[in-house]
Amino acid sequence: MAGYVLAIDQGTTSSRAIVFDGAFRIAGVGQQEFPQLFPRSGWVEHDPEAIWASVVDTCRAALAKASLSASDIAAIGITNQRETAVIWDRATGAPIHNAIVWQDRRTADLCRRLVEEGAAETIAAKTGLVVDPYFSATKIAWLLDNVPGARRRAEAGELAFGTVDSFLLWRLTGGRVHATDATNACRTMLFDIEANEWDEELLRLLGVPRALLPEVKDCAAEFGTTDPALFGTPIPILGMAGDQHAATLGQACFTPGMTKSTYGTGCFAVLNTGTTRCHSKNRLLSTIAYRLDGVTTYALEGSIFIAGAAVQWLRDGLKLMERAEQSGPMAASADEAQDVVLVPAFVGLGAPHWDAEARGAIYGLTRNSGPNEFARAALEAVCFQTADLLDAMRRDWRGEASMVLRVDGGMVASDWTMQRLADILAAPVDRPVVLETTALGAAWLAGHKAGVWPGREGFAASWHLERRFEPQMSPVERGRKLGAWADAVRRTRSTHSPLG
Ligand SMILES: Nc1ncnc2c1ncn2[C@@H]1O[C@H](COP(=O)(O)OP(=O)(O)O)[C@@H](O)[C@H]1O
Ligand SMILES: O=P(O)(O)OC[C@H](O)CO
Repeated sequence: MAGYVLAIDQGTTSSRAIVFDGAFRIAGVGQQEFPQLFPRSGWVEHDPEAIWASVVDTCRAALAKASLSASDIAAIGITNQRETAVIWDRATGAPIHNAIVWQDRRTADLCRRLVEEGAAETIAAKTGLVVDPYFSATKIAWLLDNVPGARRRAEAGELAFGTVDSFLLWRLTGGRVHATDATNACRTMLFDIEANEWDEELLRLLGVPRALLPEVKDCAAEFGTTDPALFGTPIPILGMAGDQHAATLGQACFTPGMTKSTYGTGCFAVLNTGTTRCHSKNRLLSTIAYRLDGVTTYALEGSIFIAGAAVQWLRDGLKLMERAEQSGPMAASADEAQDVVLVPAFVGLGAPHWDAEARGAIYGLTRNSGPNEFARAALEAVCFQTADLLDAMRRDWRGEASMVLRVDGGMVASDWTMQRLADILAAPVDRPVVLETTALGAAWLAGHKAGVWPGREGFAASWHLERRFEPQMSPVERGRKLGAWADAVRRTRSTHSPLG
């Protein structure tokens, strides 16, 4: 039997396809960036056709790099940037508009209205989410209200909504399957995470017709087979999970109390809270970690919108460096005497502040501040925000929690950043050998379902540490830095955030 598994990892800035062999080793990779569209201030869009083209190209490239053909692949697992909303025509498969990306803030007014009308409590109780433009529901409402004829066509059942996983599944199966998985569904703000179904009251509240929505399956399930025209032979699609959920699996955080944090465009910390939902009193999200064999495992999640994106801004916007990798060495050379603090609220602030209208700010500049101090400020901002999230998690979670944080994502290649993270958290930070944990998690879902990969225990035993970063900073220095950060955040908050 074919023992290889293909993971499609459709991220915010690039699409990756990775072939894993039976020993979870990477056999071939395809990667492609695609354009980020910023039509107005605070708006972020992707062209779904560019996403689709990049996925097909990278799958073919990964197969070619591994010198394999489709018949060698036992199954495909899909993982994706979450919340990003696509609506397409069921007859032609053509999107009716660009995808509205998770970072997009255009629906801040609608969110404020929902809060003013008193809907926040119901939404939190059912979905575990806070009211914020981040989630798909208000993006769907915007598309239905702003694309001519969309609402009428949606009500007539002519249109389909999906997060990116669902759109890709539709295309991969040649327009035969309209489905998603529980982890992606739970990020729409329309899904009841305890009843495990689309919620009629929320659909009415947001004006979303039921006919638009996909079927919701477990993360490991029969999602259909690929159209033979794509890769030669049809390949079964057996795994699906939003990228942060897939990373939680890929990091083998199967035990309640284990936490992973992923540092890509944004940063997302996820704490496994077991099969009973943990309600947050500290403005974290209560979300589905994964759903397997009909059993839901829950998580607390802290979501930060800008992590590596701040490094991209230094590189592409300010042109302070040519490559993201230069940021660590630059930070290491920064002047210790200068306390330059960057609050990268370029698209508002996520957890635990949820301030859609805050915008970025930099404090502590002097005539001596330069590119190195900016680089350090951008990298430290990620560490400070993680500290805020873990602090909120510790206050919410009463169960036992491991002090160690498992990390992954593009930014963790930076040793300087990981050391500073351990210093600011005053806790060890573990970097695994396989950094492609998001893709690995999606591959595990598919490979296990196909019967070619082991279950949780066998898979967890394959997790190997590459390097542990131990905290070295003095408590005084750490306290001083965290104090400067808290002060900077306070000064950056908008006075009229929907959630106050
Ligand atoms: N060595 C590095 N140091 C700091 N930041 C980095 C480094 N390498 C990559 N990054 C940042 O990580 C991000 C890419 O990570 P990735 O996990 O591929 O993101 P995504 O899945 O969101 O597209 C980019 O924003 C980039 O700026
Ligand atoms: O593309 P990433 O890795 O930044 O992840 C995006 C998240 O899923 C958004 O919620």
